[in-house]
Amino acid sequence: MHPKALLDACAELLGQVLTFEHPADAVVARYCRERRQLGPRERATLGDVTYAVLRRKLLLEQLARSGSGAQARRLAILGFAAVQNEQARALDPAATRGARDFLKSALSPLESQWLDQCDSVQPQDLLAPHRHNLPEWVAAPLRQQLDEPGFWALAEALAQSAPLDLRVNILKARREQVLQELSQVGIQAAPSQHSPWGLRVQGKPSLARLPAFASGAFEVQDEGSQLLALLLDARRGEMVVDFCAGAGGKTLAIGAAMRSTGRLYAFDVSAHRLEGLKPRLARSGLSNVHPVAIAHERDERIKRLAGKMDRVLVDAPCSGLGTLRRSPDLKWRQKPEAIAELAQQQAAILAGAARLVKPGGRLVYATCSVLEQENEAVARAFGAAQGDFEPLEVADLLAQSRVADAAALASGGEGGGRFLRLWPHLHGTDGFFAAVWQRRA
Ligand SMILES: C[S@@+](CC[C@H](N)C(=O)[O-])C[C@H]1O[C@@H](n2cnc3c(N)ncnc32)[C@H](O)[C@@H]1O
Repeated sequence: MHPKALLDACAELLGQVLTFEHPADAVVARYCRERRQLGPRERATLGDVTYAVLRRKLLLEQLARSGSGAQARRLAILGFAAVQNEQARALDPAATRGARDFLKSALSPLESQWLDQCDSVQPQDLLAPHRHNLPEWVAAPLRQQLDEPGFWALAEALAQSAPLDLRVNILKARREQVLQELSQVGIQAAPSQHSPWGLRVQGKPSLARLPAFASGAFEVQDEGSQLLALLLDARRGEMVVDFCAGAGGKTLAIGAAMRSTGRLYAFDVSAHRLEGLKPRLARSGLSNVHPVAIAHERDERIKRLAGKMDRVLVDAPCSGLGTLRRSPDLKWRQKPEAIAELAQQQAAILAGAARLVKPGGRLVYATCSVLEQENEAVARAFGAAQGDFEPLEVADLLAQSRVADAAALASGGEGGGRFLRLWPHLHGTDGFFAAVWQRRA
C-alpha cells in the first residue's frame, strides 16, 4: 500500500476509535475485517498507530493544535512518527532517518515542515499532563500513592506496550521443554523473573500456529495473572471456585496447579465470556473444570456450595487501570464516577463469594486496577466487617509457592507484606492487587 493511502486509513480509523463508543481493539479488528485488501504489515501499522495515539493522546493533541487540516489526520501523522521512531530506535538508530522518509513521502511540504517542528519539542518544556498522558482523576490518586520519581516511572511504563508472557501448562510440559521448542523455531524467550511457570518472549512473534500451542503446552498470560493463581495455591483433590472466571485465564492456571484433580468451578455472570473458556479448556487437557453461568453473586446454585470450598478466587470486575499498556483506551473510556460504583460491586461480590469458603479455607480478592479505592479500601472494609476471616501475609504465601523475590511484590500492613501490589514500572507486569484471608476454623 502506498504510504499516502496507509496514512489516510490510519486517520480514518482514528476518527472511529476516538469517539470511544467501543473498545479500541474491537474497532481496529472490525476496521481490518471490513477491508480484506489490507496485508498483515498494514494491519499491524494501523493498530500500532492507533495505540500510539491512545497512549500519548494529551501530548499529541497538544502538538496537533499547531497543524492544519483534519485533526484525525494530524494525530495519525504524529502517531505514525512515534511508532516509526520507536521501531527504528529498537532495531538500529541509523534506521530512524529511513523510516521518517517513508512517512514524509505521504505528507505535503507544509505537513512535513510542521512534523519537523513537532520533533524539536523538548519534553522538559511540556506541562505535566502532556508528559504523563493520564487524565487528572487518574494521575491525582497515583501521585498520592507513589513518590515523584515513582509516579513518572509508572507513567513512562504505562506508555509502553506490554511484553509477551507465556504460562507453561505444568500438566503437559516443563518450562525448559517449551523454551527449547520455541528456540527451535527461532523464538527467543527467557524464564520469568517471579513466576515459576512463566516465560517472557522477545518481540511479538505469532504463536498460534506452533505445535506446542495447539497441544496446550502453554497459554499466553501476563506474569501478574500467573502470580494470582500461585497465591491461591490450589492443591490436588481440593474444591475450588474461580468466582469471576471470564474466559478462564486464571481458571486454566489453577486447574493445572491442581493437576486436573478435585473440582474447580468457573463462575461468571457472562455466559458469553465463559464460552471463550471452551477452546482453551480443550487444549489444556484439564478435566476438573466446571463452568457455570450464574445470575448474580447470591445465585441459588452458589448457596448450595456455601462453606464447602477449600479456596475461592475473586478476580473482581474493575476499572482495568493496571492494564493500560494493553488497553490504553481505558484511561479515556473510564469515568471517575464509575469507580465508586465499581467499589460497591466489588464489595458485594467479595462478600457473596466469601460465603463459599469453608473453615480453614483461603479467600483471594484480586483486581487489575492500580487505584486504592478498588483495592486496599475494599479489602480493609471486608476485613473490618467479617471477623471470621483472618488476613494472611501475601509475601509469605508467595515465597511458599516458590515465587522468586516474593517480598518485593508485596506492600502494606505492619510488616509491609500484607497485599500483593504489582506495578508495571517495578515488576514489568500489569498492575495487579490481591489480598488474602483464611476463614477461621
Ligand atoms: C477481571 S474479569 C475476569 C478475568 C478472568 N478471571 C481471567 O483471568 O481471564 C471480571 C469478570 O467478572 C465477571 N463478573 C461481573 N460481575 C460478576 C458477579 N456478580 N459474579 C460473578 N462474576 C461477575 C465479569 O463478567 C468478568 O468476566
